[in-house]
Amino acid sequence: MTIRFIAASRLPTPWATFTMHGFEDEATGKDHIALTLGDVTGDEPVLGRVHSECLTGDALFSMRCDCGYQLQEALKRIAEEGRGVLLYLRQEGRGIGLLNKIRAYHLQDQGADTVEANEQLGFGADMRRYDLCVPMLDHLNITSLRLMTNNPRKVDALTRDGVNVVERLSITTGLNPHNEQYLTTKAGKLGHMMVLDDFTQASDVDIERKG
Ligand SMILES: Nc1nc2c(ncn2[C@@H]2O[C@H](COP(=O)(O)OP(=O)(O)OP(=O)(O)O)[C@@H](O)[C@H]2O)c(=O)[nH]1
Ligand SMILES: [Zn+2]
Repeated sequence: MTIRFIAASRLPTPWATFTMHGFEDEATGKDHIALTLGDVTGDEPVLGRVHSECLTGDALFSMRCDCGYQLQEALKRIAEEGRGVLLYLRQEGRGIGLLNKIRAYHLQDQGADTVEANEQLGFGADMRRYDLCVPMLDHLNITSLRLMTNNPRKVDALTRDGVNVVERLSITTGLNPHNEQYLTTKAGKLGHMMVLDDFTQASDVDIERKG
C-alpha cells in the first residue's frame, strides 16, 4: 500500500481553523484527509480521532447513527485543546461503500440490525482497515495518540498496524430515538464500550454553524 501526500491548506471551521492534509491511496485510488491543529509533533501524545466516512451522518445530518455527532464533538474537543488530529478515512459504510450501506439500511428498515444486514448482503460486520493511518501519521510526525473512540477493536487494529495509542477516550454523543437501537447493537454485537446512559442527547448537540 502506498499513501502519497498531495497538498495541504487551511480549513476554517466553526470550531477552529485546521490545516487540511490530502493523501492519495495509490492502490485504491481513494483520497483521505487529515485535519491537524497546533503543533502535533514532539513526544506529547496527540488528541486524535480516526473517523470513517459516513456521508449520511457527516454531511446529510442523518440521525440513524452517531457519526455526524461524533465528528463535530471530535473537532470541538480538538479545538478546545488547541492541538490534535482527525484522520478522515474514506471507508464508507464500515468499508462496504455507500450504495451497499443503503442496501443495508433497506434491510434494517425491515427489521435486521446493523450486523445482520451486512451479513445478509454477504459482507462481514466490519470490513474496515487502518493500515493507511501509519503513513499518514508518519507524514505528520505524530508518534502517539490519545484516541477518541468507543470501539476497542479500532484501538486493537491500529495498535496491530503500528500506531501507538496510549489512551482511549469515550465519545458518546448524539443519542436520539432513531439511533438508540443501532447504538445498542454496536455495544452488544460489535463490542463498543459504551452505555446509553453516558450519551448526550442529539437535541443537546449544538449544530449551529457559527463560521
Ligand atoms: N454497513 C454499515 N455501516 C454503517 C452503518 N451505520 C454506520 N455505518 C458506518 O460505520 C462507520 C462508523 O463506524 P461505527 O461502527 O459507527 O463507529 P466506530 O468508528 O467503529 O467507532 P467509534 O470510534 O466509537 O465511532 C462509518 O463508515 C459509517 O458509514 C450501518 O448500519 N451499516
Ligand atoms: Zn454514520
